[in-house]
Amino acid sequence: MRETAENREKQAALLAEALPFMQAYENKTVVVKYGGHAMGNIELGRAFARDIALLKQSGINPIVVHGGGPQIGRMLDRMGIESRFEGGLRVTDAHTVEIVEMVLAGSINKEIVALINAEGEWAIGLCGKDGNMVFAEKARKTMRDPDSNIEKVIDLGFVGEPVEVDRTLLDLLARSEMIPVIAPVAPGRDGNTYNINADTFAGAIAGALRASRLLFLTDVPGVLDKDKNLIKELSVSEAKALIADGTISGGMIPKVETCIEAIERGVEGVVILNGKVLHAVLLELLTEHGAGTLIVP
Ligand SMILES: Nc1ncnc2c1ncn2[C@@H]1O[C@H](COP(=O)(O)OP(=O)(O)O)[C@@H](O)[C@H]1O
Ligand SMILES: CC(=O)N[C@@H](CCC(=O)OP(=O)(O)O)C(=O)O
Repeated sequence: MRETAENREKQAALLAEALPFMQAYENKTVVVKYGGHAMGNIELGRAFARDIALLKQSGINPIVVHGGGPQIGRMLDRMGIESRFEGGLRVTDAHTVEIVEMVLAGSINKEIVALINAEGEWAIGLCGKDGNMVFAEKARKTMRDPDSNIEKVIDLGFVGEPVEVDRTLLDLLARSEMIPVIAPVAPGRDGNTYNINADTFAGAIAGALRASRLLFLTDVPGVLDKDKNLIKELSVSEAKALIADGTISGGMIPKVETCIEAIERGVEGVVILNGKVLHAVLLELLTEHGAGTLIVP
């Protein structure tokens, strides 16, 4: 929100409405997945950082997991490397994984840390490697060949899936002034570095911590029905049916599948919402009406 008299008034009204909700979340963990598409411009970035700072100041334990798919794509473009995706995942060779780590754990991670710190907080930038937080294994994906109907293994290179999450460092930070900002890159026990889809990574962190809320900030208002209307609440079985009938497609499939897994692992509530709306996090968590699609068991 820009610093005008009108906006200051709006912010004060928002805070007054937020107070009872803040008390309900006190000491609870909220994992926020900040997608690359939601990182629209500096104004949105500042509003996001302000929301995260406000959660911490309210006694809530926010953890940011970020993506950066479009930003990786732009860097690969500059280097003359073409981006290729299979089932929504970036095919990642040895050279690409170096660039992925550089962009995610380097520039994007530090940009978000700096934005939160500019709000007077102590953010700390991490990836799965730090504090032995996450270990990954090479992702084993299969795809049915439409002609032969045979299930084929697709080699995505250094794409990983989180298989171990050690919460020691995150528990330590939760008791401190620090706000963790985590890039979805993790080592394997085989010594390789793996590129992990940021939604999957956020789901694994939220699941390991039994978070109260997992928020996915993306570039659409939430899950949309066939007529492009927002679905406010979706049960696990309804979500599976929408994937099966093709209403949910593309990047929304791994996102919704991650939501389902997170709920099955004990995350209390998962929401997909539009990160391009100013103060989306506060509006979702701290107002009566909420925003986006809430996935429920
Ligand atoms: N039913 C649906 N409702 C909303 N979005 C959908 C749906 N089906 C497919 N999508 C697509 O999923 C995209 C969000 O996934 P993705 O691009 O991976 O997001 P992010 O990069 O923010 O993680 C939307 O921009 C939209 O194009
Ligand atoms: C394996 C894989 O696809 N990794 C993603 C990691 C970043 C990501 O997920 O970013 P968004 O949330 O902005 O899409 C990638 O390389 O693009």
